[in-house]
Amino acid sequence: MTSRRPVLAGNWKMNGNLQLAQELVAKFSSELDSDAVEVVLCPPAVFLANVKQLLEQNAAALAGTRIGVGGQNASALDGGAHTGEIAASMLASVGCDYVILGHSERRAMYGDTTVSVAEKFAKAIANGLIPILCVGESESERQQGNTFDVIAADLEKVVETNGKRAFDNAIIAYEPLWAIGTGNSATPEQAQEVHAFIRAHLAKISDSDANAVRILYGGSVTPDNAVELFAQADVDGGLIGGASLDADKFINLCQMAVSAK
Ligand SMILES: O=C(CO)COP(=O)(O)O
Repeated sequence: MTSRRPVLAGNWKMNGNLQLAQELVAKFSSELDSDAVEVVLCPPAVFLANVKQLLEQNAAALAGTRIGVGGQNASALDGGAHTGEIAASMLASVGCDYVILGHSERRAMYGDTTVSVAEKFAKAIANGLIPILCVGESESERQQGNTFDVIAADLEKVVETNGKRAFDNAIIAYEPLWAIGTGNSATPEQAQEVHAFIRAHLAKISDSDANAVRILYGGSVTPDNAVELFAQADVDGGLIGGASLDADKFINLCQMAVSAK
């Protein structure tokens, strides 16, 4: 059985400020003394360089932890006349190690598609970033029994576009759309069923070590439900929205991710 280091990624979405970053770094410095969890802070792009600098300024106090920064999106293009867009190379240049791709909010409101997300994935890995690929079904897709098909299509397009080793250094986040921001998390059993499918499907369609790929759960994760979710065999941590904006809750979730395994 491959051991997988859990990941706790905080997706601030269009929220937060530098004060939150300072609060998080102070908490991690004093309360997280383990490198058994990989922590990823994903603030709005305007704060990325500042958050990275804050982590570097507190490197001594953060020694023995694993904390990086990630973007919330990246362009499928390298640069040029694309107002408002941010290239993967730019994220890497300010010290990002990760980038969230294909979040359902970007698919719903900003035109991300299965094809464009696979192309963004290519730019991310070409620039040395670890993609956090978001997949998940809507309530109607689940009710119609299409959950696995919807997720399989995204995984297959990434492999078709990026090759059979695409997931060698990537993270997947299962985020059922009906659980995001609703307070209605998937049950541990629902999460485990889909995570196990993702892992099995990766083994079928790619040459990456499916047992080594971290698969995070996201969608209304809080300290009240995290222990059971993180204890699931194929749940390797979480992609956290609302709770990542509260330093106490977020560090609590990091500690739960460590103790769950
Ligand atoms: O979208 C999410 C993380 O990317 C989940 O958001 P919530 O944790 O607020 O449900």
